[in-house]
This record gives sequence, C-alpha cells and structure tokens, in this order.
Amino acid sequence: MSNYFNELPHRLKVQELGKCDFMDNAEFSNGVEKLKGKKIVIVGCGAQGLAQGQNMRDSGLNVAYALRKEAIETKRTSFENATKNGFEVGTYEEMIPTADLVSNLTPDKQHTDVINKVVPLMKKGACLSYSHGFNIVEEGTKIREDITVVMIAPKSPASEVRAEYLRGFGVPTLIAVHTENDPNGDGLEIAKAYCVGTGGDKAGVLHSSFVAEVKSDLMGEQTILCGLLQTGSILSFDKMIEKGIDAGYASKLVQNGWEVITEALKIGGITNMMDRLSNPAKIEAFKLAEELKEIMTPLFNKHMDDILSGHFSKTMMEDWAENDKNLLKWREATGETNFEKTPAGNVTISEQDYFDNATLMVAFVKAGVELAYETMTLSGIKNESAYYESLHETPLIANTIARKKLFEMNRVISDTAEYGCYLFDHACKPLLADFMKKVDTNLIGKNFNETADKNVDNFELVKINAAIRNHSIEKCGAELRAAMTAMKKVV
Ligand SMILES: NC(=O)C1=CN([C@@H]2O[C@H](COP(=O)(O)OP(=O)(O)OC[C@H]3O[C@@H](n4cnc5c(N)ncnc54)[C@H](OP(=O)(O)O)[C@@H]3O)[C@@H](O)[C@H]2O)C=CC1
Ligand SMILES: CC[C@](O)(C(C)=O)C(=O)O
Ligand SMILES: [Mg+2]
Ligand SMILES: [Mg+2]
Repeated sequence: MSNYFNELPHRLKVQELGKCDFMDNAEFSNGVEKLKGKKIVIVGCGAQGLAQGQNMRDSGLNVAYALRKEAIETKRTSFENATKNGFEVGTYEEMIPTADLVSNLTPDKQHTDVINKVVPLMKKGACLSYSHGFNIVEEGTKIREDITVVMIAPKSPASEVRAEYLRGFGVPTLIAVHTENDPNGDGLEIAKAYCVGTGGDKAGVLHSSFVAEVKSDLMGEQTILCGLLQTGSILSFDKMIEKGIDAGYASKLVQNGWEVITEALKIGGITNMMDRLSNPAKIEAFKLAEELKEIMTPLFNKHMDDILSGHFSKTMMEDWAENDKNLLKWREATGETNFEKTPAGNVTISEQDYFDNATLMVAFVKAGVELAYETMTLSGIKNESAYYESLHETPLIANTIARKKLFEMNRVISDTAEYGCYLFDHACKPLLADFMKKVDTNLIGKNFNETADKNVDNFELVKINAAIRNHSIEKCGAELRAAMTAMKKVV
C-alpha cells in the first residue's frame, strides 16, 4: 500500500485539498431517514465509538457493536462501555455479515488490521464509514469495489460529541464520500443521515474530501488544538512557580483558564476574546501574540509541510511498528510535569480574573489559532475547514483540560492526535525559551491592570482593533457562527 495523496496527480491533489462546501440546513431535511431501520454496527466502543453510538441511538437509529472476541471474553472497557449502556454486542462473525453500515471507530493504528478482518465479512453493497481518513489517505488502503466508503468526521473530542448533543447542539462535522467507492451513488445521502444522527448538522457540516479532512485534522490537532495548549499550560504554570505564585492557584488558573478564555472565543471569535481584556492588556496581548507568531511560524510551517508530504505519517507509522515507543515515553513524561502533578487549589477565581490574570494565555490562544488558520489556508485548505480545525475546536479541547488537565485531553483525543501533540510540544518549548525569560507575573498570575502602565495610545488602539477584526478568520467565523443558532453556553 502506498500513500494515496502522494500518488495523485498535482491537479487532483489541489482539487481534493480544496474540497469544502458548507452545507445548507435544507440539505438535511430528510433527517436520519436514509438509515432508519438499517443495521448499523460500530467496530470498537472507545471514545468516538460510544459517543457516536449513543447519539445515533437517541436519534432513533438501530446501533450495535462488533468487538474482538478477547474484548468480550475478558470484559474489557469496550465491552463494559457497550453493555452497561444497553447495546447489543457480538463478535465480528456474529455482527458484520448482516450489517448495512459498518462504522470503523478503532484507533487509526489498527485500521489496516481491522479492515482486513472486517471487510471480507461485509455483505455485498454494504457501507463502510470512518471518522478520520488516515487509513485511506496515508496508508492507501483499497476497499472492495461493491462497498460504499464514507467519512463522518466530528471536529471535536469524543466527550464533547456526546456533551454537545445532550445540550441540544452538536459539533461541526466534515462528511465525504471516497471517490473510488460510491457504487450506488448514494454515499452522500448515507453520510448526511449519519451526521444528523450524531447531531453534527446543528453545528455546521462541510461536504469535504478524505484528503482535506486528513490534512487539516492532523494540522489542527498537532498545533493549536493540543500541541500549543499543552506547551502553553506547562510554560505558564512553570513561570508562575518560578516567580513565587501559590502552586494551587497557578494550577487552577491554567487548568480552568483555557476553558473560560476560549468560551469567549467560541461565542464571539478572537475579537470578543480580546475585548474581554482592558485596553492596556489588549494592546499587550496583541504584541505578545505577534511575537509568538513570528517565533512559531517556522514550526507551524514544518508541521504542515510534513503532513502534506507524508513525512509525518511515515514517522508515526514507524513508531507504531516499534510498539508506540515514542508515544508511550512522551505520555509518561507528560504525566510527570509539575503542572500535571499539582492539584488545583481551593481558591476562588472569578470569570473576569481568568482574563485579567492570564494575559499570556490569551496571547497564546490568539497566536495559535491565527497561525494554524493562516498556515492551513496558505496551503490550499479552505477557510471554513481551517476555522473548524482551529478556532471552533479549541474550546472543545479546553473543556477536557478543565476536567483533568493534560491527562484528560490526551486520554480523550485519538492516539494519532496525542502523538502529534507531543511532537509539537517537544519542539515548541525550546523555541519559546528566550521569549519566556521576559515573561513576569504581570502577564501570568497577577492582574495586569494592577501592575502595568494604564496609559493607552488611542491611535495604536484603533490600529490594533482593526487588525484583530479584519483578520480573515474573523470574517469567516462570523458567517459560520451565524448558522450555529443552537449553540449553548458551557461556562
Ligand atoms: N478520539 C477522538 O476524539 C477522535 C477520534 N477520531 C477518530 O475516530 C477513530 C477512533 O478513535 P478513538 O475513539 O480515539 O479510538 P479509541 O482509542 O478510543 O478506541 C478504542 C476502541 O478500539 C478497539 N480496538 C483497539 N484495537 C483494536 C483492534 N486491533 N481491533 C479491533 N478493535 C480494536 C478497542 O477495543 P478493545 O477493547 O478490543 O481493545 C476500543 O473499543 C479514529 O479513526 C480517530 O482518528 C476522530 C475525531 C476525534
Ligand atoms: C483534536 C484531535 C482530534 O482530531 C479531534 C478530537 O478532533 C482527534 O484525533 O482526537
Ligand atoms: Mg479532529
Ligand atoms: Mg484527529
């Protein structure tokens, strides 16, 4: 098998990467009808498996699980997840031959093995779905011609796929049909019905391609979504400890800070997040973000280039072949950081304090979101896709950190995202060493407004406000958020 994207002629690479049509609500007027009464079998009951299965069942669909024999016999977590939630469970041999739709929700690393076992058992003309196109795009897996291959990729960690559905909203979703596997021409109808079943249609759906989903998903998770939130957490916490701020306070400020700060981002974009700061703090955060962007641009470019060339997937697959040597080493090291080991103190931090006492964290978010968006769009990924993979998803990841720090984030996201996150974090921390030397408690730990010069140059402020508001991500975001009429408050 070879990398599918790399084998495409340049013309098709550009076409596939740029595929992104924002779908109108009216296109979902048939709801889940196309899948009503069909047998949907999810392979794997982990993070996405359980969340998507619960949502689809609550949407009136018939969902069951196929698990490995050993998982059933030894009552592994996947078995417990499915049975305790009242789902029918069986082995591949028992469940797959009668399934109309088989949804592969096992970790990307396992896809080749799972596909080799599952596809021969699938009935003629059935449908196979994925939530991430790595197996098709990076590994070049070819699926039997009679099978329809679709993708329904929630732009969110699994915990939030369920939580947003229960709030009556959903998470933005990319749907796609693999061009080489649409024998009956109804792949898109199946993907749309699946997406309504998981609640994705309420938050916005992009009709995309396997290629565009994979390249944008990898870039978002490695840089702003997980990588920079991890780096920013560790650096912010360590700086406060170095400067004598109470450890319990510092731990709580960082752990909950991302969630509070990015809630403002989710509702009103970077403009609203920056407007939550006083004018002097906003000017400072703007300048810090500009500096951060300059320092991190080469790293963001490297991640994008490595993702596009296939270098990233090749090296990650080498780690798979070594039984996840790097992943496991990095996972352990993250668990040993002082931030991870220091419990949040029993202190009150008001919602506004999270902005006033964490100017640096606001600057990290602004820099990371804009840079991820800029790097993706400059590489041919469409604005809407880049927006979901940067601005919209950052709050959803921040919600996981608020629950149980980086451990929870890395537990909930896919192993692929976790691997890319560590890769970025290990390269980014040394890059920011000189920058961090200049940071003091006025930027992280104490109220900026009580420690800094309060004078504001009005000309400078007007220029800064215009630069924030006129960024392309703000224009794209305003349009996409206007369609998110059912969005709910989290904080
Ligand atoms: N995590 C997330 O939030 C997101 C994930 N995705 C994508 O969704 C897919 C699923 O990811 P995620 O939910 O994180 O996966 P998990 O790591 O949570 O999946 C674990 C499940 O896969 C099963 N499994 C593991 N290895 C095998 C194998 N060799 N054969 C069969 N079953 C196996 C496990 O069962 P067992 O008990 O048998 O080990 C378990 O049920 C991936 O493609 C990922 O990229 C997309 C968006 C977000
Ligand atoms: C952010 C990581 C992700 O792509 C996701 C939750 O969307 C993943 O692979 O887990
Ligand atoms: Mg993703
Ligand atoms: Mg991912």
